[in-house]
Amino acid sequence: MLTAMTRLGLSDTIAAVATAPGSAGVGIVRVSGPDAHVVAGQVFQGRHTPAQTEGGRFLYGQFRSQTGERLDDGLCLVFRAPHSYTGEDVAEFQSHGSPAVLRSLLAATLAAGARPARPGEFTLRAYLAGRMDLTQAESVLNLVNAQGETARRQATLGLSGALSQQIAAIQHDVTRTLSAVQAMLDYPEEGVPHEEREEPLRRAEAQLSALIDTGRAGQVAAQGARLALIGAPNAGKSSLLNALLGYERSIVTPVPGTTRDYLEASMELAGVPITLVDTAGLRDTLDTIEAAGVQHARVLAGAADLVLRLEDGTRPREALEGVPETALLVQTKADLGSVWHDPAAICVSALTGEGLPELREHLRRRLLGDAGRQEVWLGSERQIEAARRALAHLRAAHTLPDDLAGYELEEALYALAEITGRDVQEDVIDGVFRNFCVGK
Ligand SMILES: Nc1nc2c(c(=O)[nH]1)N(C=O)[C@@H](CNc1ccc(C(=O)N[C@@H](CCC(=O)O)C(=O)O)cc1)CN2
Ligand SMILES: Nc1nc2c(ncn2[C@@H]2O[C@H](COP(=O)(O)OP(=O)(O)OP(=O)(O)O)[C@@H](O)[C@H]2O)c(=O)[nH]1
Ligand SMILES: [Mg+2]
Repeated sequence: MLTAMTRLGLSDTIAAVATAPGSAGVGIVRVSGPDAHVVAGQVFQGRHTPAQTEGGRFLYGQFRSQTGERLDDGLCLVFRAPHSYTGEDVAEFQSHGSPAVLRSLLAATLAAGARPARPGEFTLRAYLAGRMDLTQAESVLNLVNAQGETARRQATLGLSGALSQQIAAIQHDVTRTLSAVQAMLDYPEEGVPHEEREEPLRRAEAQLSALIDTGRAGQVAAQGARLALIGAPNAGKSSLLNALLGYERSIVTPVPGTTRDYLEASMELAGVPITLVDTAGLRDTLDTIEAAGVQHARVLAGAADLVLRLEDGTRPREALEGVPETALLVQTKADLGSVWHDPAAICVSALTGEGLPELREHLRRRLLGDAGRQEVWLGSERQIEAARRALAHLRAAHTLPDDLAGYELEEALYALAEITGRDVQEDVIDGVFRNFCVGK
């Protein structure tokens, strides 16, 4: 039978390029495992060898291939177990950041006895060494992939262990409830006060439910959102797109039908990466090119995460076909006054900028909901699913007699433990680290 250690290859020394593909000022090859310093010593030549160097030091020298050819000059950082990212002996080569140099450095390192790291294997080792739990490992992944400020902030918070602490507080309340329930069963004559069971259970339910509500915001922050501007010709779509962007991306003229093809532009709103989509004004037209643009606009409205329905405040309202019910109504050209009023409309002027802060605030709420009230958010589909399961068990416990409630509380504790994942099944761990890139 294979031991977990050989199957996971923990006795192997692994190596990978840790920096992004492409040219950069500096590039890094990371080596981790029991032979990291010996392997590094075969590639790196300086005044001292990595194996003789204390942890936390760096050496300057030359990198050489197996045949002795000089590949580059650079730094070798030395970390000694357990004081490294993985908790193992680690050596890091910091070279000039050229793809060709990094390829040759990695090849030399593999020739010296390391094997290529699998995706996420450095972080997997950190997890197995007890240096982080699963929420922290998932935060590493989210941090590496973070495009916007909100996703970055949440990932940094998760990496610090804030989500684990929140889960621990919920686990504490569930455990207290479970003890009270068990005391009732063991010593029915003593009678545990009702509040002793009720209060922590209610608190755990409320906290877990609030945490689950942050899951969607977390996904929006990570994945970003597409925001389509839809409306009749001349409604002011291109003007509003330019005003939100802060520069003239789209052509604006007084001629209705100016925008014919759609156009996309990137920006950040509430710390979320947003793709703004400007579209052709919706109308029946005999112009073949414009008609194709109008058709596109309807498809884009259907595919967007959020639609702004723009209507000119200076003209009587007209029916618009193909705009989703959920679209946010925006009355445009507020600086010119308005001939119609709708309490649901957000009134803006692209010309003066009035109403734009209100519009941004509405968009923030649509994108992130109430999640801003919670300090930490859930950080993956896996966490959301386990939290939902835990909550369902807590709710069931609430309605059941003590002997059956105990079972539900235990199940809730298992589901919560899965989120932070100290003693979880292998398939859960595989599921987490499968999503990583090589080198992390
Ligand atoms: N060059 C480089 N930069 C990097 C990383 C890396 O591996 N290499 N990281 C990786 O992805 C991140 C930082 N993560 C790290 C976490 C812990 C340790 C570490 O050696 N910890 C020791 C020593 C602490 C100390 O000296 O105070 C420890 O915790 O015992 C290193 C990197 C981001 N920047
Ligand atoms: N005063 C004023 N004029 C505006 C405002 N927004 C747009 N306009 C004017 O309205 C006209 C049409 O604006 P666009 O932004 O091109 O309208 P559009 O919805 O993109 O039009 P199409 O591309 O033809 O569908 C232009 O003359 C703009 O200058 C506004 O907030 N105030
Ligand atoms: Mg336009």
